[in-house]
Amino acid sequence: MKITVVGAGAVGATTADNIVRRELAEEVVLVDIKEGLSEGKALDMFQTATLLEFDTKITGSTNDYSKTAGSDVVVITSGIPRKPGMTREELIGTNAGIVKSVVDNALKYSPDAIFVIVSNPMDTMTYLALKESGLPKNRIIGMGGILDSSRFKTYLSLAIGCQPNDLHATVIGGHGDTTMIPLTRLATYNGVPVSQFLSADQLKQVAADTMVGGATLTKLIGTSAWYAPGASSALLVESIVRDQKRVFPCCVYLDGEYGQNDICLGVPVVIGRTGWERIIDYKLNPEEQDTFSKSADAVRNMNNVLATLSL
Ligand SMILES: NC(=O)c1ccc[n+]([C@@H]2O[C@H](COP(=O)([O-])OP(=O)(O)OC[C@H]3O[C@@H](n4cnc5c(N)ncnc54)[C@H](O)[C@@H]3O)[C@@H](O)[C@H]2O)c1
Ligand SMILES: O=C(O)C[C@H](O)C(=O)O
Repeated sequence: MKITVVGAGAVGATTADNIVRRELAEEVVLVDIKEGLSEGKALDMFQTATLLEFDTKITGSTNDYSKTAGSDVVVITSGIPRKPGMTREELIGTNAGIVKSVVDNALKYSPDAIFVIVSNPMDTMTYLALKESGLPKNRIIGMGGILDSSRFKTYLSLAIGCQPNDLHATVIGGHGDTTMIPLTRLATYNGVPVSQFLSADQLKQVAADTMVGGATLTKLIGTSAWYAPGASSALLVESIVRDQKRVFPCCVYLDGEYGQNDICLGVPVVIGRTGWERIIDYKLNPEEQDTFSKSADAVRNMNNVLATLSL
């Protein structure tokens, strides 16, 4: 198995680090446009092989995609992160061009790869990657919902006073401060609805904190987060390369599912060796379905911006 991670910045390097530690591939290639950055980070990581006892080989490449040839999975994290006070959507003008060129370059050398899109605004970048690559829809997966769900479980665990790992909770919809949808009704603590442990007001607060989870970290750190984003991306890659068939909320192309067409948006999907294999129908209630439609409207507006950019 060979995995390429494009973008050797905070998220890309952390994703690669998690991938090699878990030995998800024989070979990982880290790519960046900044001369020496990916080579340096790859070498630093490779020097942890004997310390952490992993076998995966990791190398870096400054924009030479021939080194990525034959990758089974390509993770795209290249692009600028937001600064405090910004939305993810404001990154579109810079990141759309970057994502487009990275998809073109990576596809040339890895025509059979599954593409994982992380760069923001992620839902629109996933849509762009799908349209630009012309690949079957199952091979383009946007990562956002896994991260948002991990934040949802973190805030729930803090409010309940329990282990996050005893919780099941999912965030669907867009990966934006106002477009994500923490599904409070379906969240459980070891199978018991969380509403038995938290009041309606507490649940509202948990949902609100989850939605601005990324913004909260950006304000604290001065740039956006990378530990949980990198771990989330690696978890998604793991389910692909190990054909685990795990169910994760991911941004995928909707063709009538959840009442939406011609859009990439977060829904629960089965992830395996061929990419996303099946969409799970959570049977949203009318209120949730209405929120999902509003989320789709906002993401569609961003997708429409793509046509106004000279890419
Ligand atoms: N989907 C998510 O859940 C999620 C989570 C965290 C961050 N992000 C997004 O991921 C992106 C990266 O964040 P970061 O914190 O790692 O930023 P960063 O600035 O640390 O790293 C980005 C890297 O991309 C590189 N790059 C720029 N253009 C490139 C190109 N054409 N080819 C190859 N590399 C290129 C830069 O040189 C830089 O090293 C941002 O857009 C951020 O918003 C998404
Ligand atoms: O918040 C951001 O801009 C980065 C990322 O999308 C996140 O949720 O951490």
